[in-house]
Amino acid sequence: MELDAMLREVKVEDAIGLVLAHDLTQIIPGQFKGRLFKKGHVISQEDIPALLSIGKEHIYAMQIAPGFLHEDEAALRMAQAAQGANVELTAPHEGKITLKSTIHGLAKIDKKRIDEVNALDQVIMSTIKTNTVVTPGQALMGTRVIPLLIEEARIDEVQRIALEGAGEQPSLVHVKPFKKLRAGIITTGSEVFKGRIQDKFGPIVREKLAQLGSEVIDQRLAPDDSETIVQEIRRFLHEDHADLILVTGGMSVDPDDRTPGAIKQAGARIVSYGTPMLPGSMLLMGYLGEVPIMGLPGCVMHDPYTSFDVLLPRICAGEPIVRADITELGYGGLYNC
Ligand SMILES: Nc1nc2c(c(=O)[nH]1)N[C@H]1C(S)=C(S)[C@@H](COP(=O)(O)OP(=O)(O)OC[C@H]3O[C@@H](n4cnc5c(N)ncnc54)[C@H](O)[C@@H]3O)O[C@H]1N2
Ligand code: MOO
Repeated sequence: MELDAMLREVKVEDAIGLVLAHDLTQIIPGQFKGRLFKKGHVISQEDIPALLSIGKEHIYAMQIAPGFLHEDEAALRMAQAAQGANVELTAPHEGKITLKSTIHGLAKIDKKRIDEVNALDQVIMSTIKTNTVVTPGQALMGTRVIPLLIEEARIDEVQRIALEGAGEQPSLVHVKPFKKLRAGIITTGSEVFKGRIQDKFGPIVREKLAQLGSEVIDQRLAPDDSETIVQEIRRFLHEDHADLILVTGGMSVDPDDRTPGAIKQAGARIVSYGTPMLPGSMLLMGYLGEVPIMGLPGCVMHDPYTSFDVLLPRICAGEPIVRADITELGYGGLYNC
């Protein structure tokens, strides 16, 4: 049905619950001239005196034909269909609803299903990128329909997509809280060990962990000697029961770069040595049993955003890192080189 066919002239007293088809302007000479009610407003009992006071005894209302929804109602249904754990909704404003995080955590956005929704005509879900670190109140998604009234069947379709695979896969938008990990840092490099230069890795890595709600249980120095690095890895693993082990420095190709070899020698399963992201290409990601272990290259000290900053929030949210997570860092992963 065309929108015009849904226009109806009604007495204001009979207009409660109907949708205003046009803006209504109020003019109080010398004081105010502007919009009193906006097109699309749903008229309520309290609006009647104001309408009468501006001389409106009749208005054009849009009658919502069976099978159609007002934009606010449509947005609400879409927002509720997308809403997952730790997500709250704003009230509709000009037909749009925003989904916001209620916690500090890792935003999880299901790109595949969001793309399916956006492939439907005249409904939109606009999101931030998945795996973004968010704070309470931060917007995750804005959703609305394009026309003022929309066929309900379209919104049913959105709800169907959102429910697809429900049970196995979580909602279109949810936020994972961070776990409080106890991390051990091993800082390699004879120049630091022997006190020739002052360590710059420790404060930076501590700060990044603190930002995500985790803590450093200890930072231990090791010279460029594989045996010592392996011993320190084992000490954090077996004596301190660290949840995460970070080995800094010695990640490239010089003869004194012992870190990747020592991590392997300690028995780690290597997910990847090397990531297709610049900076952060020399990073190593591995696991000792369930415990993640990373080799952090020099750039983590001086580049504010490296592959470490992409992977650490996911590790802190308790997600295992697999080979595909590393592979996909390449596309869009050139920041600085
Ligand atoms: N021939 C190649 N050289 C380099 C490559 C490469 O592929 N081939 N990659 C470059 C990239 S990318 C990076 S990142 C760095 C990786 O460096 P390393 O992790 O091996 O770091 P180091 O060689 O141990 O140290 C580099 C630099 O930083 C100083 N350093 C190390 N640890 C500390 C610390 N805890 N506090 C302060 N300063 C530290 C160290 O003294 C060196 O000056 O390699 C590139 N080179
Ligand atoms: O690994 Mo380097 O970490 O790309 O700057």
